[in-house]
Amino acid sequence: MSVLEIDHLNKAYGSLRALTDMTFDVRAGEIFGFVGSNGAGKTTTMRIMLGVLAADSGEVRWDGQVLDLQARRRVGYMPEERGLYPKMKVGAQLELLAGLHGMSRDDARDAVRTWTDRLGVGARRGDDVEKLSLGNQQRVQLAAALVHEPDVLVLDEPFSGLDPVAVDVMSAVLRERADAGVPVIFSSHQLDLVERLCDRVGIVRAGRMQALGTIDELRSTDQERWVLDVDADQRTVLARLSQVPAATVSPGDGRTVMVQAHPGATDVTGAVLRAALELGQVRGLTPVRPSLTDLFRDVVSAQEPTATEQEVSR
Ligand SMILES: Nc1ncnc2c1ncn2[C@@H]1O[C@H](COP(=O)(O)OP(=O)(O)OP(=O)(O)O)[C@@H](O)[C@H]1O
Repeated sequence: MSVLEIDHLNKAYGSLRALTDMTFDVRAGEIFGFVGSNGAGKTTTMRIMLGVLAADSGEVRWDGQVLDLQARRRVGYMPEERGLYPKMKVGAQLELLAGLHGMSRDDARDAVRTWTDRLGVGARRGDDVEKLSLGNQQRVQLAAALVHEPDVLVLDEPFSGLDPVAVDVMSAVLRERADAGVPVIFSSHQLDLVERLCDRVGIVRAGRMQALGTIDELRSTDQERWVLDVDADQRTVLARLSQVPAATVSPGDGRTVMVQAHPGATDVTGAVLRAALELGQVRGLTPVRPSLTDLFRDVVSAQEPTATEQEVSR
């Protein structure tokens, strides 16, 4: 089966190590969500995948072959910096791009009509790009990535700035392309969307892949979590529970408190329960599975990279 392999990519910008052994794959028919905080290395990875940027070492392979210039024509790419000519008409620009990817004039015209209609900007084909709102320009940018019927889709933050209807249209298009056997990778900070849409997710921190798997796999961590409901003031509960060793507490909904055991810690439940009972009647201590946002916070926010961690050793 076709697979896009990102194999031990390393990249430094001067003394900043932007990528360290970045490794993962995107399989035919799946949507892969690429997430990480600002500056984690997602755009750098995607630019290297497209050959817009050279890696210091490592490879990108498609079907087992190093992705060369020819193969890259079969990739649909939506760059973060967007790349449309503001003073050119939407339709003419998309036809030009389709032609650059090897499509005949007639095929290009048909494909442009199909995709602009599908993405809700059919009525704007005759307008200069700069006359469109940012969200509509983004729809056109997605059409540019799709118009040549690519074998692979690489999209850098395709959902940012879209209204909910456009998000639904874009989501449906990505699912449809994946179902047609196209590997789809996109970066996003909208984790609820990633959780809903993606078959697998990679969480990047400081240029390294930190967690990789299906949402289910990632959620089955060894770090237990509970919602604690005690008949007491939330602030009092937080203050008391924060003294329990090997537990991290945070506010939940209403008067509840979220409790998370540190990795490998034992009998945290017992200690939490004892502390809670000192404060009032315990109405519940319910185990919960983490959301992607919880996992992201664990992996990324809880441990911001230090300057030395991302410095190239000399
Ligand atoms: N051309 C460049 N020159 C120097 N440093 C760069 C360059 N491009 C990116 N960087 C640095 O490399 C690191 C990775 O940046 P990158 O844009 O890949 O992150 P990102 O995960 O896409 O972030 P965001 O979510 O903010 O778009 C950052 O520290 C960034 O400042």
